[in-house]
Amino acid sequence: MAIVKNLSRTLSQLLQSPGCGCQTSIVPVRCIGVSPRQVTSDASFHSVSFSETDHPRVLITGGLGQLGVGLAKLLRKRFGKNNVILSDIRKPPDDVFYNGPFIYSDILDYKNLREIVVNNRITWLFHYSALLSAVGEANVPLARAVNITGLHNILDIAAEHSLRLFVPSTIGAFGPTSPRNPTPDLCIQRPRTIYGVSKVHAELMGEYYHYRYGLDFRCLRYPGIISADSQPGGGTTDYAVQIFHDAIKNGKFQCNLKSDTRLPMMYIDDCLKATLAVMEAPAASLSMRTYNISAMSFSPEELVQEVKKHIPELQVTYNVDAVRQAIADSWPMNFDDSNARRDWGWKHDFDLSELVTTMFNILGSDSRVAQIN
Ligand SMILES: NC(=O)c1ccc[n+]([C@@H]2O[C@H](COP(=O)([O-])OP(=O)(O)OC[C@H]3O[C@@H](n4cnc5c(N)ncnc54)[C@H](O)[C@@H]3O)[C@@H](O)[C@H]2O)c1
Ligand SMILES: C[C@@H](O)[C@H](N)C(=O)O
Repeated sequence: MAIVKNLSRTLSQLLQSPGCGCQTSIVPVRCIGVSPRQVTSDASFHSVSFSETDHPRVLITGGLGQLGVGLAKLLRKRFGKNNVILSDIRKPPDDVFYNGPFIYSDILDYKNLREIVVNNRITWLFHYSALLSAVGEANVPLARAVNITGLHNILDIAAEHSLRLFVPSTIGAFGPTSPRNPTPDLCIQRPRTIYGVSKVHAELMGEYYHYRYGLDFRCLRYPGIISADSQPGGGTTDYAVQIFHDAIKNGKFQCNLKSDTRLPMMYIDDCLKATLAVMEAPAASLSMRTYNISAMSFSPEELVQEVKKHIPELQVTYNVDAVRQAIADSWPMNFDDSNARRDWGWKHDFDLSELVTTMFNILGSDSRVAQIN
């Protein structure tokens, strides 16, 4: 009876303690092929992490998607080419393969992940592997495996090896019962996609590992991200990238969302800038571990008007995809990111008109004119 009382006292002290992330002494560690067990954190495998003056050694999972290559480029500028390893289960194109370290890594293979982290002395991990909202609905078992089981592998390895861990969340982590205009950091989160459910799970598990095991977990909820030189991987916000390619290629665009569907969006440079900033922020400045970030919010018709300033002859039709429309209708229209702005100085650079101008500058005005003529 005394043991039970002591145990429950310890547990309640643990649950009430403030979130400095350093008050507990156990980390979850797995034996390969066996379920997780607990060991003390002073076990000898616990290698010493980098000192503040060294560069971090970075691993990016799912790095060949829309965002990973750009992130690697930014981090390599900051920390040196060889300190940033891109990984994925896909074959890298030549320009990626010859521009810095690339390694095969399936996040569902726990042992392989652990080997990579150990052999490369990884200290920071950016976990980008995921199935996005639309492809997730098309293959729920795979989305559940990659987005949830894969995350569990990442969390355990990060905790075991004292990594600083970044996991992106999304506007998709909210649902129809969340306040939508604006959506604050803390409110009801009842998403209705497997993608959204897996991202709420990631936010909660990451925060739990932070408070329970001291894991340095950091998470940003990204809006829909728009980029010129990388293609989106099957999300609801993909139309906002496709419009530029179709406008340039043939002066026509068919939109799969209704013209007045308003969603938060962001240019990729702002997204990657925020990601590095939150990872470099002193722990003491983070009053939370999961933040909304915001830059702009627009509907297809507003984007079309802005694109038409560059291509007045653009013809737009609407052919609504029921799955994507239902998802978009349940997501935030505007994001409240005041906590990120206050805590670690988040500030976006690109509004809608700068975004559109930049996209056309990168995609090339010459090819646009040539194609339309
Ligand atoms: N792009 C956006 O608009 C956006 C918005 C919000 C959040 N996010 C989040 O940012 C992260 C990166 O997004 P993205 O747009 O680059 O995604 P993406 O779909 O373009 O790329 C995801 C990558 O994960 C890889 N992957 C799939 N299964 C894997 C596995 N078993 N092991 C290892 N890798 C695997 C894929 O090969 C792919 O290259 C994701 O977590 C996503 O949820 C993206
Ligand atoms: C918003 C985001 O998470 C992704 N671009 C999607 O639409 O699924």
